[in-house]
Amino acid sequence: MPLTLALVAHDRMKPALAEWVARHAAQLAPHALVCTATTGGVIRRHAPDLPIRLVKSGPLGGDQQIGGMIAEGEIHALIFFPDPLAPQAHDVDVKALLRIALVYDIPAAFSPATADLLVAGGLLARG
Ligand SMILES: O=C(CO)COP(=O)(O)O
Repeated sequence: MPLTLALVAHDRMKPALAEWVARHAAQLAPHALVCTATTGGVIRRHAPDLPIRLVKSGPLGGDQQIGGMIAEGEIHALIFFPDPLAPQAHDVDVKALLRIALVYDIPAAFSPATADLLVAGGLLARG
């Protein structure tokens, strides 16, 4: 059964997420993707064939929207590359998104290395 994955990255990590998506595009193709607005725009430029649903930009409530979808059982995995070296105006929303992913124990990766391990572990093989 196809999964719904949330893909989110802070600005300086967007190239790393776009590169990760491009590298796994074939395996991502059967699944539904949800992105915060700016992240989704960057990913669309790198992988135009992947259908991506956009929510609001993170600082404008997008992280909360994705958190709400996790709480509703609508998101099966979270790939989120936060910037570990830059303060975020919406830091409370970022923490809330991390927390809710833990509360619902969905597969979640917060770095390219861990996201690769999720794929190697078969996360996307279910499509
Ligand atoms: O801020 C974000 C995650 O905290 C992501 O939002 P954007 O994809 O709109 O940059």
